[in-house]
Amino acid sequence: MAHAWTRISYEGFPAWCAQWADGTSAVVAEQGAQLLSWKTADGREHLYLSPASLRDGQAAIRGGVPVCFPQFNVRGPLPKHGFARNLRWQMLQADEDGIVMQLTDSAATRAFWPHAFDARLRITVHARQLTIGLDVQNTGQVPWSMTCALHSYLQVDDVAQTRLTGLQGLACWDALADTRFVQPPGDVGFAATTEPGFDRVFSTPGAAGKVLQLQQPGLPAGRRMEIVHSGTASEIVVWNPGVQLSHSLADMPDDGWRQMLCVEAASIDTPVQLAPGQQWSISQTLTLA
Ligand SMILES: O=P(O)(O)OC[C@H]1O[C@H](O)[C@H](O)[C@@H](O)[C@@H]1O
Repeated sequence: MAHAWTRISYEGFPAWCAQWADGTSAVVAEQGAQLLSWKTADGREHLYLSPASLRDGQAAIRGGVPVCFPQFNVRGPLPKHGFARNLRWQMLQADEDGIVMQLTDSAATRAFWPHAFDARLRITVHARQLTIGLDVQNTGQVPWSMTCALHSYLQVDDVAQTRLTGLQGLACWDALADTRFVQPPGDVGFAATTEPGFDRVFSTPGAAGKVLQLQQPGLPAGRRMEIVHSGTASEIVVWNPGVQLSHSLADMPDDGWRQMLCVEAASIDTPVQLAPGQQWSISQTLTLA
């Protein structure tokens, strides 16, 4: 049973926070409905949040789980990663299972994008497992399209020691080298991530959900994370800025790249088309093995 969700200031961010009897806790910022912290009963934090992140209530928060909507990256005319991460979401429901946050169209969203929508982010928390689900509905009279991502910053002790399994055989676009290839067998390591970083989009065609494993071999057993994306996530984006970009990002410490790896459930290569009234969902579930 969770203590009631309470509105707090978490490291300077207005946020909703809950702690469960076993010690599990979660913190969700009002801005962007951005999950900022998820701690399991052992006290371990599983999300990276940059201590240098801006806290002005508008600039993107560097860390946690930003919701990129209705545009991913700079693949369109909107601000980078859309506007959802810059705006305040309403708390719709909060109980012992989790919390639901809502963003609907307003003058602020229509300034960028003329469409009517209802976006709900549902964060469900269990012992050692958390699910983030984004439901988007077209509440207008005309069809529209979007791209989106759940841009999770997973906290790692040292990215150079971290390995990701489950990507083999997937078509991959390396955004830094602008090359395309099929990911070879074996897991992916990030020891070479120091430079120039790592920024790849993996295609996951088909309806089955994709299962990845994040491993930190230097850590005791039981620190393995399973990452499952819903079948609607047609891409997985894996990103780490590396040394140079980390230095140039004003909202990240110089060595911030070492403690994080973004593994993102995304739907970006083919925009999602929604007819009036139509709804679409994407989710990511993180489980501590
Ligand atoms: O700095 P941001 O706007 O938050 O974007 C951070 C990163 O997001 C994604 O992972 C993209 O693949 C990267 O190319 C981008 O640099």
